[in-house]
Amino acid sequence: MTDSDTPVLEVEELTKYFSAGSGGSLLDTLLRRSDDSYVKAVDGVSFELMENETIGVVGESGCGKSTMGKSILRLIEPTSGDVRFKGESVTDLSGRQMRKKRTEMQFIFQDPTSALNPKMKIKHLLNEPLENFYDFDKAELAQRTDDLLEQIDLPKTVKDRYPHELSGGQKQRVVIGRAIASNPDLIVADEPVTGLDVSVQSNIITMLEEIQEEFELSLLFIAHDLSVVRYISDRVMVLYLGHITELGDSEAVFTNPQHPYTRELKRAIPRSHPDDDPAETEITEGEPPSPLDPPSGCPFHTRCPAYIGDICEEEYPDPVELQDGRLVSCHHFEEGDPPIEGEYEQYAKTTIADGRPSPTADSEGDGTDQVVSANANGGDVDGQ
Ligand SMILES: Nc1ncnc2c1ncn2[C@@H]1O[C@H](COP(=O)(O)OP(=O)(O)OP(=O)(O)O)[C@@H](O)[C@H]1O
Repeated sequence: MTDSDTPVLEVEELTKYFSAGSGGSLLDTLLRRSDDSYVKAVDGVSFELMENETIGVVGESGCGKSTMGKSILRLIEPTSGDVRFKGESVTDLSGRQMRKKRTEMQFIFQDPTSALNPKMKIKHLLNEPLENFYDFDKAELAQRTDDLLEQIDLPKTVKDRYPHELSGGQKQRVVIGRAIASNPDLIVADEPVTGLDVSVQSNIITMLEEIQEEFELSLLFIAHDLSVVRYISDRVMVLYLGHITELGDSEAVFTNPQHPYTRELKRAIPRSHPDDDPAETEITEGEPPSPLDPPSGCPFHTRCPAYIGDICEEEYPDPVELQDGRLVSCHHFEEGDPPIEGEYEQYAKTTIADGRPSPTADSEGDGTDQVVSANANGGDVDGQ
């Protein structure tokens, strides 16, 4: 938790466009029309992350979360924009300077198996980040390994094991141990619990929370759905097609989401109780459009249950600061006319053919033609 007003990270108008032919999803490939088309994965993102603060980053698959995180650490080169870390721009640092800087700003990848060299023992994996940049002798390294194992709640007996001998949850703990080995000020964690069993997820989230407090570090925690980031985050950022649609206090965004997209994400949280209303568990209108051919104006207008009219298709909505300090990019707020709760609920229950409310739709229809689970990329269950 933070009460600091000193930013550790300042991100200004960050963009990352991938050129056509450089990969991406099947839909991106099909939509590629010429060599000068671009996948606009991150499209002008600005925010500050304070000392000792956690921001949860959420949004459906393909909305640019990973690309944003990797661009911040220059694991992929941003197309434009500026990133300042502790007041210093990292945009123009040389490769060597940036590698050194990454001891202070670490990245945790989603898949722990591919993040760990299978031929190295756990003790060497934990030592490696220290050996590269610090001058510890053998005894100091051994002590540091023991300390790290304690911090990541693993028994000392795993030291001489190899990654394949550990469960998915244990491997992710080692990945986190490697990230904190150099005492960083910032960690970008890209879906660190996706694909793990629910109970393992919550243990790892709790551990990350404890580490964040103990090390007083700042955390950008990327996840698919709001419920995962709810408790660990001070603030939540919602991304849609490379844009921030809502950014504000975590509890406020969760309990009272304001952007129509955030409301849809909340409705899409997988039900945790068999008596929950299934209608509250799915996003109603298929997948987001491809960032290779994003809609004009507000990128969410093609699916928006609170669509107003031409303005949504023609202009990108500037972020509006609400009374509680959160930022929302939606024409409703620009017009000083937030979507009314009841009206919104009515819209959201209609069957949506082209992404907008249909006057002829049966409001009781189940809409199964269009529904997709926001958890579609949830991955395998880890059997720790
Ligand atoms: N190397 C690449 N070349 C071309 N397009 C890419 C590349 N990497 C990502 N993309 C595209 O950029 C967009 C954003 O991808 P990104 O992985 O950042 O989204 P995400 O929100 O992290 O999704 P997920 O939750 O599935 O990881 C997608 O359309 C993706 O296909």
